[in-house]
Amino acid sequence: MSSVTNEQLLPIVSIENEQLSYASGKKAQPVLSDLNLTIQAGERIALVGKSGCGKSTLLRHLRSSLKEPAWCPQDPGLVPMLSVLHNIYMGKLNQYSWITNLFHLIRPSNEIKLDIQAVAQQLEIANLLQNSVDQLSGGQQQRVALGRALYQQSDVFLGDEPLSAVDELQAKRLLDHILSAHETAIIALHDVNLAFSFATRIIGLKDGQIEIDQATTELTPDDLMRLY
Ligand SMILES: Nc1ncnc2c1ncn2[C@@H]1O[C@H](COP(=O)(O)OP(=O)(O)OP(=O)(O)O)[C@@H](O)[C@H]1O
Repeated sequence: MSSVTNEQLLPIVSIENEQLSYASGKKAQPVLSDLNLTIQAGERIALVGKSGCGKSTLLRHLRSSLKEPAWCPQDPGLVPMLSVLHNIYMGKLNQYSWITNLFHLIRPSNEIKLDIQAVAQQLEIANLLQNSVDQLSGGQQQRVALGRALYQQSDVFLGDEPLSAVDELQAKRLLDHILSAHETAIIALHDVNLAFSFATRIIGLKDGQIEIDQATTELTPDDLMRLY
């Protein structure tokens, strides 16, 4: 067995008998209970289930458990007055001191501009780099948020409906870029067909529990209907 294969079997996160909650006033409200989950490096995981079942809650927990994963949240959380280039740069804010970031934002080097341009080209927004994001459509803003995550250059990608605002063909192209840039990807999706197109493992949530956790090859789209 090659060393690469051995690395791919390394667990990157393990959750044992945990309860995940959100804070409501002073009281924690449980969303997922008795959660047991191990994720290995190299896995492609689709997280599915009906609206409100806890996908974002689980992704947020994974984000806090992993070391600086690439993060593409459901709400893009862009800085509206700043340009696309500046918003994509935000993906690397954690990697530099505040003073270096300030300098980069005021006067980005050619290297930074070329790196961001390469990311933007993959996402089909290279022509928009100088536009402020409040002038963009929802699908364009979603691609900027995706660019910010890709620019992080992490091994692990966590996406919460990162392709919901783009058309089907573009979603497939963007998914290819996400997968080629990250060793491990965990993506919450409402589109079951898209989930089957990339995932090696499907995790389905229902009634505060993991209802399905199986290799994609053992499942059909019909099997997922019991989640909805
Ligand atoms: N801050 C909050 N205050 C109140 N309820 C919350 C809060 N955060 C989450 N919830 C509740 O927790 C449950 C899980 O929410 P979560 O956002 O994880 O679901 P989801 O599967 O990602 O939904 P969607 O597919 O609609 O994005 C829902 O019932 C939601 O109403």
